[in-house]
Amino acid sequence: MTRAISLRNVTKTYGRNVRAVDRFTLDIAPGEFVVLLGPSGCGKSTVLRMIAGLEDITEGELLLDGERVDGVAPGERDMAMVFQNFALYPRMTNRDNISFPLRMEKSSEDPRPRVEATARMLGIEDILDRYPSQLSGGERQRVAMGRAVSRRPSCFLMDEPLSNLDAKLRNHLRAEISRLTRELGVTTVYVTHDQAEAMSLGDRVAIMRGGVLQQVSTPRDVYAVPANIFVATFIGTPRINLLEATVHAPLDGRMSIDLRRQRLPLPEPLSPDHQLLRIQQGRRIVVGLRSEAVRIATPAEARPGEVPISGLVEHMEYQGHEALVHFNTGSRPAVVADLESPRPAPAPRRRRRAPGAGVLSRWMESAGARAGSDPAPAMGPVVAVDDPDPFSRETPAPGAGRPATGTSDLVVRTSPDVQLRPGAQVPLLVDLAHLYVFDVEGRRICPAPSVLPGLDV
Ligand SMILES: Nc1ncnc2c1ncn2[C@@H]1O[C@H](COP(=O)(O)OP(=O)(O)OP(=O)(O)O)[C@@H](O)[C@H]1O
Repeated sequence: MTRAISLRNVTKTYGRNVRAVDRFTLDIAPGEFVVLLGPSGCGKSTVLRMIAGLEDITEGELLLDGERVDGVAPGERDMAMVFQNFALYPRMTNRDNISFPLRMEKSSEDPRPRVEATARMLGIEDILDRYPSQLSGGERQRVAMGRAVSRRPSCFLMDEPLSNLDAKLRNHLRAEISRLTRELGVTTVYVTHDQAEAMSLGDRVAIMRGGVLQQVSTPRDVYAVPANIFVATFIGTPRINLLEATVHAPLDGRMSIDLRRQRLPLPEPLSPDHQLLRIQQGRRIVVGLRSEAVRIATPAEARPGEVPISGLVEHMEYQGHEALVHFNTGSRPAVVADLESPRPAPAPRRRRRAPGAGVLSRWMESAGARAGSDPAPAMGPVVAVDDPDPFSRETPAPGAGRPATGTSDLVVRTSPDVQLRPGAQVPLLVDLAHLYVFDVEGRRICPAPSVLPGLDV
């Protein structure tokens, strides 16, 4: 059996001030693999622990197969948890560790065939009679998974199960977890702060920040259509390039995006997404360009939709299969705070509507309340630019965002054979089909969200 899990407006507060999870809404289908992803302290484990029944819910509802489970004890929820610290009984053999939950069930069934079958599934038949202290980290985590699997639970809850392992083993076990959960067809909720792990494992990825769900979508969609600048920056390696910009929209000329020293002329006729940028004229925006949106080539080589700029080579990072070139294009990079740093969830604050505020600000407020319903992003201060000015909402934490390396503002992928010397001026082509634009609140405005202000009534 596998089960549906629904969280409806679930909030968890600790004491008076810590709002670890804020109005979290998510429906997980039977057999689905959902990854909770976000920086340390964003509330992922708290959500998992509430599903397990290890933590009370302060407000909201949790339903398993459509039934509220507020008063149901953890042991009666038929869920198996796997933690990062393996949690095996040291005085029991691995065989006994795996069969322990079966023996606790006190069923008349002989546990041995199930233990053997589980061990075969995980490739640990030959270590069953050893003790946990005689195993490597990866073997211990396999035994811990064996203990979870042998019970044949209706749901797996995994809290960073691979984070104590080295990179090679992590990749190997990641593939095994994927195979195993698909084979068993059991609903799985998996917590991690590693975006590569989330993207490779999840049917859907739920990204959290400061207790608030930012977006829940397939791995493809969170990468290609991030709801806001936080998601765009958290997902993808190397990080998306974020440049401060303004829209230049003369009545009698071509519309362009001004990147301080250089301009990106928008191709005509304007696409519907680019037309909508006209209303941003005079406001400051942030342009997002993933490294694959820019290539090193001359204007003569431009394909339709590509526009030329140039960049000064700052330095190159050789990565084996590719090289990353750090350019200075004369733009001002923008960074997003709280990408890695722990951040206690703030106490709830009501945003006061300014007198005469229009439909846009009303939509911004209501979008905050609809944070769980994709594609509406959660609101809150998202953007912090590298100089203190009215655009900057908070001071970026040291190390937040892409590290400031000299004056580079744009990272471009290229073939490892390309040799560029620092200081060289290099022609670049920007593919405007891959242009992202975010407003000062960090919401994606290009490509335009499917729900537009004032049009969703
Ligand atoms: N028992 C508690 N009392 C007070 N605050 C708590 C308690 N448990 C968690 N918190 C706070 O709630 C917030 C969310 O914690 P949680 O463990 O869910 O984060 P997380 O995203 O899983 O982080 P990590 O990846 O570091 O494990 C954090 O700010 C944390 O300090």
